[in-house]
Amino acid sequence: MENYPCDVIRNFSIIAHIDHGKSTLADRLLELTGTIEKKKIGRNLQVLDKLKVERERGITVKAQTASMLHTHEGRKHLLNLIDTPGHVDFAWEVSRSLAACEGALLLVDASQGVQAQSLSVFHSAKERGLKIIPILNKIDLPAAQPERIAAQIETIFGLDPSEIIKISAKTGLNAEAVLTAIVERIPPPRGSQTEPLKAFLFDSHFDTYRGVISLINLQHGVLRKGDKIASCHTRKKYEITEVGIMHPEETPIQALYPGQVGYIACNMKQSSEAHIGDTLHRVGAPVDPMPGFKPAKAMVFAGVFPIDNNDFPKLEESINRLALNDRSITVSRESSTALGQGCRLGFLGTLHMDVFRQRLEDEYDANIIITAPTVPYKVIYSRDDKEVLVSNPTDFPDVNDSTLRVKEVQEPIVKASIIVPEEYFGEMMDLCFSRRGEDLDHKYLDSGTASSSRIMLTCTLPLSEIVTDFFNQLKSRSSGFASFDYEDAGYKKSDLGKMTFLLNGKPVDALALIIHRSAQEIIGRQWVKKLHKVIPRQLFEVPIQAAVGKKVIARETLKALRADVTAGLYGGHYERKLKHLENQKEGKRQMKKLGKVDLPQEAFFDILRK
Ligand SMILES: Nc1nc2c(ncn2[C@@H]2O[C@H](COP(=O)(O)OP(=O)(O)OP(=O)(O)O)[C@@H](O)[C@H]2O)c(=O)[nH]1
Repeated sequence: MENYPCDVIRNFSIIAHIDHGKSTLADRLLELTGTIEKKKIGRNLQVLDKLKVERERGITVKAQTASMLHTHEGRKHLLNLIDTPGHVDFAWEVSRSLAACEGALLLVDASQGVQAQSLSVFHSAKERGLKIIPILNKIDLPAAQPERIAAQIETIFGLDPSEIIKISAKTGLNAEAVLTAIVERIPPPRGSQTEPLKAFLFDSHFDTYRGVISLINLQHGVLRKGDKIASCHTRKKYEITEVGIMHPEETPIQALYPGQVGYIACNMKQSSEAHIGDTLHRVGAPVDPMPGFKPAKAMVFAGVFPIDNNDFPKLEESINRLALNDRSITVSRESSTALGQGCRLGFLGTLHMDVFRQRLEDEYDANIIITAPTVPYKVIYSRDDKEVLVSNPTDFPDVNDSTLRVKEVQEPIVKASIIVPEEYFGEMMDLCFSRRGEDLDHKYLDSGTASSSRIMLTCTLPLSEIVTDFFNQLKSRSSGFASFDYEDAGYKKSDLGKMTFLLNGKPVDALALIIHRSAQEIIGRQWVKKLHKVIPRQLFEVPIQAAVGKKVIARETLKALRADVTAGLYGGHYERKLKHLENQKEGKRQMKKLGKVDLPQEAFFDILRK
C-alpha cells in the first residue's frame, strides 16, 4: 500500500435517486478494474448489495465500500468507492459516507430525469464541497431522452453540460470514461505521513468472531497491526488486531497510508463503541477531532411483540443481534397488558422499519406484531416549562386534564419535496392538503415548452402524516411517477390528543393513538368499526368505544354470542376462518383477557396490519 501516495488516490461516492443504477455502475467499475470477475454478476446479482432484503427490494440499505486499482496514463491509481444507500430514511448514512470523499458521481436516469433524491443528495455533496461529476445513465433505453435531461441537469444543478458523461451502466457503454473522469476531475486527498495519526470512522459492522469492524478513512499517519489507538469521542483505547482494504471482500494488508480507505479490527466488543463520525488517534498523541456529526435520530417508533409470549426472550435476542449492525435503531423494553412483553424500537423512517421487520422475519423466523408507528412529540408543561419527549402513545398525557397543566404539544414537521409530471400536480396538491400540508409552493423543472413538463412541489408536512401510508398514496395517485424526499424542519405547536379504545369500558393500551383534532372523529369511527369486525363475540354484550380524554367520540356494540365460535369472525373470509380453526386445534391460540373480554392475538394482527 505504500506505493499509493495521496496523488494517486481518489475517494468518491456514487449518489443518485433510488433505482437510477448506482449499484449497477459500481459493479461495472469493479469489473472494468478487474476487482471482480465478470461472470460473478451475470444474474443481476449485485456485488455491493449484500443483504437479502436489499436484493428482494432492489435497494441498498447499508453502505458498502470497495477499493480498486486502475491504470491511468501509465500510473496505477487507487480508487476508493464509498457506496451510499439510496433512500430518504438513510440520508444520514449518505451524509456520513460523503464526509470520507473528495468527489461524487451524480447519476441520473436518462429516461426519468432528475428526481427528488437526486436533488437532496446533490445538495448534500455540494455543501461538503465535493467535486461533482454528472452522469446520465440508461442511455440504452428507448425511452431515454439524454438531451432533455442534460438540459435539466444544467438548469437545476447549474452544472456545465459539457461535463456530463452519457453511459449505460447495464451494457457497459462508455463506462470507461467514468474511470478517466474520476482520476482527472476529482482532487486527491490531502494527507501526510509525518503528521500525527488521524483516522475518520465512517461505518462499522459487527462480526461474530472479530468483534466490531470499522471502516476508516486515514487522514494522516500510517496505521499498522499492533498500533494502539484511542477514540476522540469516548477516550477508550484499543489495539489494532487487523488492518485491511475492501477489495471488494476484506483483504488484510500490512499498513494503511494517508488518504487510503480500509477497515480495522481492534478489541472493540460492542458496536455502541464505534461512533460514526468519530476521530481515532494514536494513544498519547491526541489530535483535533473532525468536525462534528449530527447523530442519527430515531423519528419513527413502534412496539414489536411476539405473537406467542413465550417467544419473547428469543425475539429480544434477535432484535439485539440485528441492532448490532444498525446503530441507528434504538431498542428498549415495553410491556403492554394487551400484548404482553415486547420491545419498543425507534427507526429513522418507515422504510427503515419495514426493512427491519423483514429482516427479523427472514433471518429469525419471527412471528411478530408491530403497533401503529408514532413520531416523537414534545409535551410542554406550564410548571417550569418542562419539555418531555413522548414517543409512545401510552405515555401521552390527557391535554384537557387541567391538573396536569399541559401548556402545549408540539409535533415534528418536515420540509417535503415532490417531483411529478404536470398532469398529476392537482392530485399531489390534494394529497398534501389532506395530510395537513402548509406553505405549498411549486416550480417548473423543464425550461421552455417541453411536453409533459415536470413540477417540483414543496411544502411542510407533519412527520406523523407521512409515516402512515403516505408513500403508497403518493405512488398510486401519480401512477408511480412522483418522487418524494423530505428533510427535518423542527417542531411546531399542534392540536393533538390521545385517542384510546375501550372494550367493555376498559382501555386497550396497545391501540392508543395520538391524533390531530381534525381527524379524531373519522379515525375514531373507522377504528371502532374495524374492531367490531375482528373481535369475536362474547357471552355478553361488549361496547367498543373510541375516546379522546374522557369524551367518547365513537361507539359500536358487539352483540352477545349465541352459537358457533367462528361465525361472524373476520367478515366470513374462508381462509382466515380455516386458519383460525387450525390454530384452535393446535391449542396455540392465545386469548388475552382484557377485563372480561377475550381478545385473540390475531385480532390485533388484523387491526394493526391494515
Ligand atoms: N436499461 C438499463 N437498465 C439499467 C442501467 N443501469 C441500471 N439499470 C437497471 O436499473 C435497475 C436499478 O439499478 P440499480 O443499480 O439496482 O439501482 P440503484 O441506484 O443501485 O438502486 P438503489 O441501490 O436502491 O439506490 C436495475 O434493474 C438495473 O438492471 C442501464 O444503463 N440501462
